[in-house]
Amino acid sequence: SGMPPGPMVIPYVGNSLFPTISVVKKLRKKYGDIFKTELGQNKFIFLCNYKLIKEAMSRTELSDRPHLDLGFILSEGVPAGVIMTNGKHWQNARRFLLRNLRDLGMGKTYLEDAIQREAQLLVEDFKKHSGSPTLFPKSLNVAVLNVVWQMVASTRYDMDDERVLSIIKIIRSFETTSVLLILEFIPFIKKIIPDFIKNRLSLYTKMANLRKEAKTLIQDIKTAHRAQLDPDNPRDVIDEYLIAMDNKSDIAEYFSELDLVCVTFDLFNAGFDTTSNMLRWIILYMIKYPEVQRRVQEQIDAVVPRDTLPSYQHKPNLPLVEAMIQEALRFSSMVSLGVQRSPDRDIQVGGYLIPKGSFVFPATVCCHYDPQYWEHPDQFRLEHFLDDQGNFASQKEGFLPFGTGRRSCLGESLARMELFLFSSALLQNFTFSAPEGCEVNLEGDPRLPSVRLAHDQNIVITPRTKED
Ligand code: HEM
Repeated sequence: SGMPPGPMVIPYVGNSLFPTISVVKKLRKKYGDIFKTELGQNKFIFLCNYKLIKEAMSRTELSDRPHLDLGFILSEGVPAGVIMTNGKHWQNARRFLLRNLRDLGMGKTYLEDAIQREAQLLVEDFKKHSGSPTLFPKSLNVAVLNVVWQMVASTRYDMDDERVLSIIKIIRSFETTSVLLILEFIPFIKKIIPDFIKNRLSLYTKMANLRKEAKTLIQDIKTAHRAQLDPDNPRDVIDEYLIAMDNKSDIAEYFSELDLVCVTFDLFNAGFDTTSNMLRWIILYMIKYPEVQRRVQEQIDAVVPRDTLPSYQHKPNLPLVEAMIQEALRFSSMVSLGVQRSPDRDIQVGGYLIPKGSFVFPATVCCHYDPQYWEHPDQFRLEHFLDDQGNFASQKEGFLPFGTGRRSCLGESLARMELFLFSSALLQNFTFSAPEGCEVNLEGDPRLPSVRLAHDQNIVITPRTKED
């Protein structure tokens, strides 16, 4: 009683599968900005309005993530890492990472050189794919991976290094976990399905193999770091972690070799696919809206000499690039249903009871398309982020692509640096279009229904000449 409204519940089973974006949108129409569904005995609470999300997510009682065994797949159920841990364990990991990523240049100009080096190589590689229809070059992944990986492990890969493919495969295949969610949420189904069917589904075997692969990969890197560790000259996040652990500093209360594997994997997971996906969305939107592409390119040409890559020094004069990135973040609403939180006690939100342990979804996609905040929510318009004088207007109500509150995205400033430097370098050097007679596909990839990932598809990359 007192809980938000929602569809009727069948005891022990609930009333829904794991929510998809379209289901959430439909239920919002029926039940309003806050509603509840159930899966097994788990309560899912959806917040679909900017003010509700802002208010709820900034409350300390809502700082936890819900407990999910699948969230600790690498540590076999033991809480570890930063994304899914709670309490002191999470606080220490977050403080440690923020401090060290900032020291390593996150959000600062001296990281710019490293990102620009990757941008230069990205441009060179895109040239090789130009002319005829091509899938998104894999250098787009490699460039983004290299930025995070250099900070975490002082490693970078060549744009065509085949080993990167296996890293990408590992990260992507964790996405299959969504199939396992149903078994996790309704445990009695897990018990009654005979082993031979589970094996037939090969899900558990697949997960176990992937876990082994990911662990071996990161453990090898960790062992190499341990062997070369110079406590007076830490090179990266892994070195700093080992030093804090050896010195038994306060922040290292929960540090362990297993936790380091999970922290490293979390940074990979959160920091790589997100940013490379946003770059794919940006390319697709430029294809779909060629007049926007042209406007952005004209501004880049007016501000940046053609033989120089755009840098942060040019940023104040490139409001259209900034507005385009913001609008792509809004329009794609990539993390559409947010990353779930869970109250550590019963709380009231929007006049309703949210019971301890429930799964709270900040459905930011609803704010991003709310006509209360956006003049033309269904159109891709740079004006959503420009003021009347054409200046970039960054602070916007109704806009939460990186979440909000104590658990908001830890890598936002890194992601923003990458999006600016990579997308402006690409648009300075190339025009993107669809293969003749084709339209770009702007639907999200249906394999992951609660986030919106761009479909891989053929695009045409045309190098720009001085006259373009
Ligand atoms: C376009 C790129 C990105 C987007 C849209 C994005 C979005 C998000 C969102 C929505 C959350 C959940 C926030 C919440 O619960 O309120 C999150 C969490 C997180 N992000 Fe990002 N992110 C991006 C890039 C990155 C990068 C580059 C890194 C790392 C270097 C990163 C690291 C993290 C971590 C560690 C968390 C968990 C924070 C915590 O639980 O305390 N993200 N991100």
